[in-house]
Amino acid sequence: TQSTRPQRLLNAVQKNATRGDPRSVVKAIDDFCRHKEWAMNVGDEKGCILDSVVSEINPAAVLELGTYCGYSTVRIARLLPPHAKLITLEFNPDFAAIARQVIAWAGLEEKVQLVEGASGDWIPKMKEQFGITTFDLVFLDHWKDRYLPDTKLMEECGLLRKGSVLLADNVICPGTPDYLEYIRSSPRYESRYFKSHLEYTKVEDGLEKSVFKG
Ligand SMILES: O=C(NCCCCCn1ccnc1)c1cc(-c2ccc(F)cc2)cc(O)c1O
Ligand SMILES: [Mg+2]
Repeated sequence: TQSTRPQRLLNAVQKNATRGDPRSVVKAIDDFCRHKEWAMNVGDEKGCILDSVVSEINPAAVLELGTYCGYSTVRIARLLPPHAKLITLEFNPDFAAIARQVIAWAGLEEKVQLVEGASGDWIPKMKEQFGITTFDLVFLDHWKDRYLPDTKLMEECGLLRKGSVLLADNVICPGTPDYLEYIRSSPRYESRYFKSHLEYTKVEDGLEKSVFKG
């Protein structure tokens, strides 16, 4: 049977990265995607911007929408202080199965809770299911037409506090025009665009960082 791209990515991690060494897992995925097969990880260039935002916030509670193979999950979790928690939501069970193994290879299972299902169903259940009050950081990297509805849902469910940070991938490519319009015109957010490139390419893309004002 044919392997899938996520399976080939996992094989590259298990072949080239050291168990328990998140940095080597990140490098193995970037090398695979740059030299073997492109894949839709946030990548090394935007990943450095992600790292700086995580390090600046030093979050205790993080929500990631869109796990894929777990690349950004590992990038974020490796920087979290002890006892901090990252909840990552993945709709696609095949992606989730690979991501669990990538996260395990990095030795970060303790910090990460991978939840399979639709963000629209799970966001309203975050408080009761995971004992979350509010998220310090949300990384949006799932279906691009879900960024706006899920942001409104997080507001309505009281999951954002004064100072919560939303960091959105792909606001240029593939693009999230309705989200950008909303977040940049809303008086409840202070937004800033970090210009970069689509992972492993020269195409423009970027991250939008937005701070909720309460
Ligand atoms: O679609 C993307 N991500 C969502 C994947 C499915 C999420 C499923 N899910 C998880 C939770 N709830 C739902 C994505 C796409 C591209 C891209 C860019 C150029 C191109 F030519 C082709 C593709 C680049 C990214 O960086 C991306 O993130
Ligand atoms: Mg992305």
